Amino acid sequence: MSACEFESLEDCLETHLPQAELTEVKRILFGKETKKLELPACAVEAASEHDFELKGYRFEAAQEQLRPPRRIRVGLIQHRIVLPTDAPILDQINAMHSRVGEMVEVAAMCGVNIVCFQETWTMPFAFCTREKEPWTQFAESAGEGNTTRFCQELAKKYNMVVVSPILEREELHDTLWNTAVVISNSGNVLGKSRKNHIPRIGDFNESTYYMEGDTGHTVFQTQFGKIAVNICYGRHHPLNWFMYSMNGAEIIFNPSATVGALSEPMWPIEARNAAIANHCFTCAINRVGTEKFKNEFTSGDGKKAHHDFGHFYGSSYVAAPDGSRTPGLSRTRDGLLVVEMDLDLNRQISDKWSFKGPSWSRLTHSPSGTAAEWLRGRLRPSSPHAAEQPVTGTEAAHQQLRWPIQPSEMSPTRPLAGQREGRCLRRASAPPLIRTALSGFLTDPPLPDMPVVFATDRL
Ligand SMILES: NC(=O)NCCC(=O)O
Repeated sequence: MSACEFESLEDCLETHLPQAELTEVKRILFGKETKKLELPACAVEAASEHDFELKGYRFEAAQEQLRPPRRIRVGLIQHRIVLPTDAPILDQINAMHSRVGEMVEVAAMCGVNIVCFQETWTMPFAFCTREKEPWTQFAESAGEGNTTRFCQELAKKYNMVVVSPILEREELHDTLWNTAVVISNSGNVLGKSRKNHIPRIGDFNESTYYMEGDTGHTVFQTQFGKIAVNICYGRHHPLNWFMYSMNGAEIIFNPSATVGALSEPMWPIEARNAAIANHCFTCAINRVGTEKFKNEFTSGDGKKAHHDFGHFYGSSYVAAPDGSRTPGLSRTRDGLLVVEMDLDLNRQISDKWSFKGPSWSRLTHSPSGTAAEWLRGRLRPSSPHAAEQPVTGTEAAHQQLRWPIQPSEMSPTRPLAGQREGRCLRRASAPPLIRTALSGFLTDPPLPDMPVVFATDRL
């Protein structure tokens, strides 16, 4: 059996292990069992009619006395490209719109509140080729492109937040970015999050096309919770997840495009570990299938010229802060994973294990007297941004570092088209210690003034 025919690890275990052993293996491999979510018959029928996998699970939290449950549903969509890579570009985009449109309709039947698509979902993952043409023609404006308009319609029609990762063309300077556009359930563009770690590994020749994103660690306040998007390669960097979580993210999406030979053993671990370490939910989404390109390409790694990347193995899943995770979607088929989660679980697990609190308080109450010293010692000794910022006691530190960012501290941003409200705290105006921390974590050498955005829509 070839790697692209192997359906899924979970199916294999279910088929071959006796029940008693299976229960133990699942407990150890996947954590506390995620219950199956009852999905409406019409959704099951529609998924079968449109030939995609539909799975539903739910994570539970304890009932609290002072806070109501915050149960919401997320939908993760993975799919293969619809038309061959040499079909006319507009046909390819339109075919992908219509495929994903039918999957979102099923997500709506399942009561999904926030849906996220895979990385650069409207196009083949052509960055292996290093050819600029015709692939750069897939790039669109984040605020006003056809794909954003299409997603705005879906968002309004189904009252659903849509996370739409695309190849972005910033029209003013014709700069390309790998960007997730976040659209509120009202249909407004809430903002965007640009991929901040760009791979040049194997055939992932993405640095030929775009630079590291400049949107900081953006967190979006939606009606259904605070969300962030850590695009693909960003998942290998623990501090990246940490910063999204420090900015208040309750759910971090990880839209990806990755292949078996390169990353499959890491896939089930990384997003799950991030959920554990940061007391939040994480959602890992990968495309499926093998995409063939007309011209052969090489990647300077001694391999013979070839026409494809290898197999994109799907296996999208959701992980919870208590270390449990859903089974993955198929390695070979298009699929929709619907997951109900109670966001109260984040705080419950944080109170129990307290991984994050100590990291933050170490940052603010450094025994050596300054956070900068702490950062120097632990992170990037040479960061020029690690200027001394004395912390003169707990109270002063708290005053200086109120966190998360309060609405009163935000300043209005230039709104994107269709965006009703947006606010951000510019790094330059952030308390110095936060600036220091962010510089230390983000870049070395540091990027120029980078917005740390906390975008919000009407609640
Ligand atoms: N799309 C992307 O960043 N892929 C890089 C390979 C990986 O992260 O597994």
